Amino acid sequence: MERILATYYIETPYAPEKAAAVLAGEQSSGTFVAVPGETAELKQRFAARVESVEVLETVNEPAIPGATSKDGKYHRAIVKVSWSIENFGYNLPVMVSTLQGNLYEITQFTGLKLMDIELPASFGEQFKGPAFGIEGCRQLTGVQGRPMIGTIIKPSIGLSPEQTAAMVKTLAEAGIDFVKDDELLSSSGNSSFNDRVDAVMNVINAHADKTGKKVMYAFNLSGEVDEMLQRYEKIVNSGGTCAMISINSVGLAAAKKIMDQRQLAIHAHRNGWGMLTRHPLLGIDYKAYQKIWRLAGADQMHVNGIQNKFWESDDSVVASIEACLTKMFDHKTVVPVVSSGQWGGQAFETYRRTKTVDLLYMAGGGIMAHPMGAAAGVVALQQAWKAAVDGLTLEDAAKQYKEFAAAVEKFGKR
Ligand SMILES: O=C(COP(=O)(O)O)[C@H](O)[C@H](O)COP(=O)(O)O
Ligand SMILES: [Mg+2]
Repeated sequence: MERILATYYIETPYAPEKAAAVLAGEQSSGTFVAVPGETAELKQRFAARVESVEVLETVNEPAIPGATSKDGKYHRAIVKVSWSIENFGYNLPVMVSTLQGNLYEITQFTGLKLMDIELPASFGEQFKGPAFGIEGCRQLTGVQGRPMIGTIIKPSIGLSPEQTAAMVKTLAEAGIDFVKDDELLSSSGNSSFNDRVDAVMNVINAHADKTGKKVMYAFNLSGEVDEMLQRYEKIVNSGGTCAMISINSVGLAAAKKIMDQRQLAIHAHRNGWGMLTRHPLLGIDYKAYQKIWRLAGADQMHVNGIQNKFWESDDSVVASIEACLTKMFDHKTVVPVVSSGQWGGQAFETYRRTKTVDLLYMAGGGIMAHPMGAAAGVVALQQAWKAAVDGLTLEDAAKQYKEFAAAVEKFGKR
C-alpha cells in the first residue's frame, strides 16, 4: 500500500526519537494510553511510522511553550513520518488533519513545523492539479517570453464599480496583462460583486474586441460556497477568465469546489500566511503548503517578493518561487505570483536570483502611485523587466527609460 511521507522540523526536551514516536501514535491509531482495540494487526496496517530522525543542535530556551526540560536542554531534529494512504484515501481535509492536526498541541514538542510532503504517484492521477497553470495563463493573457505583469486595484476598498472600471481602462490601454481585486474587497457597500463584474468586463471585452488582447481580471469571489458558485458563473457568463480566492479563510474543501469547475484560472491569495509560517518552529513551510494547493487546483499562488514590504527574507521568497516551478506529477505548473511592495526596481534581483520569467509580477502601490500616473507605472514595470532580462543594471535602465527613471526617483529612495 502506498504511503505518504511528511518531514518535520521539531524541537523537544525529550529524546527526539521518543517525541517522534508520540507524534506517530497520536496521529494514527494511538492515544495517551493503550486501548483494547489497538491490536497488533490494526497497528501494523494503520499506525504511522517514524522513518528517520536526524538530530540537529541543542538549545537552552524552548521555541514555543510546551513541556519543561529537566536539564534545561531542548533538542532539534528533522523527523520523517509516514502514513498508509489507506488512513485517509484521497481526502485532502483528512490528510491535512493527519499531517497538520493535533500534533501541534503535543506537549512533548516545543517546536514543530511541517517542512515537506512526499505524495505517492496515485495522487497525481486522483487529483488533476491546476486547470491552466503557466501555459494556460500565458494563452489566456497572450503573453510569451516575459513575466505577466499585473496590478492590484488600490485603494483596496472604497472605489465604485465605475471607478474601478475606469482604472482598468487606463491600465489596459497602457498594456497591462492582469488586474485583481484586493483581498479586502469581494462585495462591499459601494461595489457589489455583480456590478463590478459588469463594469469591468465591459471595459475588458471592448478592449479585447479592439486589440485582440484580453486582460485577465481576478475577481475576488471569496464567500459562502453557494455564493461563490454564483459569482463564478457570473464571471464565466461575462467573458472573464479568472477568479480569486482567499484560500486560507475560504478553506480547503470550499476552495477546491470552486477550483473543480475548471473553467476559470484560479488566483490563490494566501493572506493569513504569516500566521502559518512566520515562526521558524511552528506551522508549515511553503514547500509543503503549495503542494496541497496545487493538488486542489490552484493556477496562481502568491510567493511575496524580493525586497518586499513584509517580513519575509529574499532567500525565502526565492525558495518559494523554486517550489512552485518544480514539476509535480504530470500536472500543469502553478504560476508563482510575485507581489508586496514591488515597483520594478526589484525585477533585477528577482531575475538574477531565479533566472525565470515564468512569473506573474504584480505591483499595486508601485503602479498606482507612479508619479506620472498608473499608465506610466505599467510601462515602468515592463521596462524594468525588459532591462533585467537584457542584463542591464538598475542604474543603466534608469538612464535609458524615462518612466522607469521616475519610478526609481519615487520608490527607490524610500
Ligand atoms: O495587496 C497586495 C500587495 O500590494 P502592494 O503591491 O501595494 O504592496 C497583496 O495582498 C500582497 O502582496 C500579498 O502578499 P503575499 O504575496 O505575501 O501573499
Ligand atoms: Mg492585498
